[in-house]
Amino acid sequence: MDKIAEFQRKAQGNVNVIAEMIEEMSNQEISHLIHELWVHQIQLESQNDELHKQQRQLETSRSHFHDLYMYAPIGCCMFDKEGLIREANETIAAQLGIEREHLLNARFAGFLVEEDQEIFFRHLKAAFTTKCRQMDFVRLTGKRHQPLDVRLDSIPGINADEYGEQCWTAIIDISERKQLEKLIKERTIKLAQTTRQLEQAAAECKHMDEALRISEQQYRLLAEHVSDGIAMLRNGEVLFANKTFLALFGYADAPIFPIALSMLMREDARKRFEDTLIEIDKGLLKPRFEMSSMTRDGRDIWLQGAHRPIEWQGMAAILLTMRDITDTKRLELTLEQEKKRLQKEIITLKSSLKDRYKVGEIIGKSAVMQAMYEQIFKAATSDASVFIYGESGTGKELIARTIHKMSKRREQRFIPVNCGAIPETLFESEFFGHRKGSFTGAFRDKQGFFSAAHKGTLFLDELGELTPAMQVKLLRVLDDGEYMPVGETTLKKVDVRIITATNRNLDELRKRGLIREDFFFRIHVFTITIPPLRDRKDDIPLLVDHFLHRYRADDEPLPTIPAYIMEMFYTYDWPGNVREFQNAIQRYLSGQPLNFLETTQEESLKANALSPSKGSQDHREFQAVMDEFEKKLILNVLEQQRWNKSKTAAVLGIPRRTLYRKMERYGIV
Ligand SMILES: Nc1ncnc2c1ncn2[C@@H]1O[C@H](COP(=O)(O)OP(=O)(O)OP(=O)(O)O)[C@@H](O)[C@H]1O
Repeated sequence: MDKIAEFQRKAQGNVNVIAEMIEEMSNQEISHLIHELWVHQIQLESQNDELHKQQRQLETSRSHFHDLYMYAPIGCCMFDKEGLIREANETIAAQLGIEREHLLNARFAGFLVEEDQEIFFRHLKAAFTTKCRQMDFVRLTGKRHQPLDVRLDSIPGINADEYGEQCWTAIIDISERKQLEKLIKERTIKLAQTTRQLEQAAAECKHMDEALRISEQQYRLLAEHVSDGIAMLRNGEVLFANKTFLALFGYADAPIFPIALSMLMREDARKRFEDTLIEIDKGLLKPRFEMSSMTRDGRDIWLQGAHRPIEWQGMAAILLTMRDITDTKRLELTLEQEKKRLQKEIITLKSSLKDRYKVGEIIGKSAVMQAMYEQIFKAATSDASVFIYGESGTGKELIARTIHKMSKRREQRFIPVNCGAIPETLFESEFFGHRKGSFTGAFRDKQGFFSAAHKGTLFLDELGELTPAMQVKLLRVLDDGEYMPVGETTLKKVDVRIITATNRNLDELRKRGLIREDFFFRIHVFTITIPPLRDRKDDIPLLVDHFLHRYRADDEPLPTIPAYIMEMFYTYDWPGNVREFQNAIQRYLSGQPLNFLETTQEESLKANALSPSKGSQDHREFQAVMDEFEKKLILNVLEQQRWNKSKTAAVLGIPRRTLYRKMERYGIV
């Protein structure tokens, strides 16, 4: 082996030496050497193959690295000291948008935006002088003049080549990062702005919160310290109530709202309160009202309230303010009682006065009239139903009016109704009113007597003329204080005082079943009986004086009545009572004969009624002539019959109700 190695060495140095050596060798040694050489050749060939393989691998690797370099995602350039591009990969060429070949030996600064060229030169100089890695940011002019942000990352070359010293620079596209940075910057600015706005809003909120808190405190203070009770209610629930409101009902502690009314009020007070709320809901209660109630410990109280619809949290509610007026109310009641007492006292005093010759428009100073005045005063101080009995013409309506004028209802209306003139079929319409169209002939809404007399007095004259069916209907209203107008569906409440009158014997009618017992007792609470004129003839001078004053002509002195006529006044019976007396004075003053003593019924009919006045013969309409004729006839017969309407109706041959209607139509009173 040593020999072979030596041979090899010597063979490599000098082939001649080898040949000499071969000559000195034996055949065996030569064949051995040939074998050895052959083996060695094989070894060499094998080494050669290995070297080829390694070369190929190196080639492949170089190609990979070349591709990697060429197409790496980072641009790569090699610069010389002047800034010329000595090497460049495809990526930077693509970034700049030109062929790679055109890049080689070009000035890199020419691909930079003008302002950044200086940065590049400084960067390169620093890399070459410091021999350290350098990093800077510049902008490439980029494709289609779209500047591209890049980072230059340079490592100066250790060895110089044909171009002198060199510097390898990675050119990294940071445009996305820049954009991101820009975006982040913008976002940061926006965020900062939003943060500022939020801070501002938060500060405002805090401020508002503070203002709200103060305002809430103020309202709470106001609500708690105001002398009125305040509550907010909805559907029977108290949404809020201040201390004063709770205290009104005897509660000291504020509960947790909302709370049911039942929790705040005792059973009986709650019922009243709920009724009040229902009335408010229906719009029946005035904005200001008064109501009685009860505290938790059962003390009766009076409350004055005011209500207003409001909207709370998007829903309707009632705002209620209430104050305790128990003391004022008690005072009022005491005053009212005192007033009544004084009124009674006045009336008692008045009634104790002798020689009363006049009460209101009622004339008379006789003892019977004095007794009647007593009754009138009593009736005036009460609100009970009054029944007046008196013959025709004694002044029933006059007395009813006087009672009304002296009563507490004097400010309200007095509605006189002649029951005899109302046909049964129209009873309900007349008394209760009707709605337009509720029956044939109901052309418009009509107010009934009850509605007209609401809070005032309804005077029902000729009460005996009401049929039992009519009495039932009236009784229902008098008992319930409610009625239903014709054509309506809801009941109407009414508050009237009833004064009734008749010249017929009502007790007699009751016994005959023409007046219902219940109706009779309902209206017969307070009775006044008017004496006929024949029973109080000592009132005649007063009446003469009264009517002479009333009917004399304005510019004439007061006439006197001759003694003989006065004598006749005293002797005559006056079946038509004061009305007849009043007519007699009127006739006397107008120069007509006082024929009430002499003229017989037949003469009168002939003289007056049956012969219409000449004037009426003219060119007037037939109906007008007939009406005048009828009026005169009725008046004459009434006079003849001393205003006794039953007798008059009998003489004329017509029913009493018809006579009443005709009298009303012609204005005969
Ligand atoms: N005492 C009196 N003093 C003054 N005038 C009187 C008196 N009584 C009646 N009169 C007058 O007599 C007339 C008839 O009175 P009134 O209509 O009140 O009577 P009446 O009883 O209601 O009659 P009738 O029964 O017919 O309905 C009226 O003008 C009234 O003013």
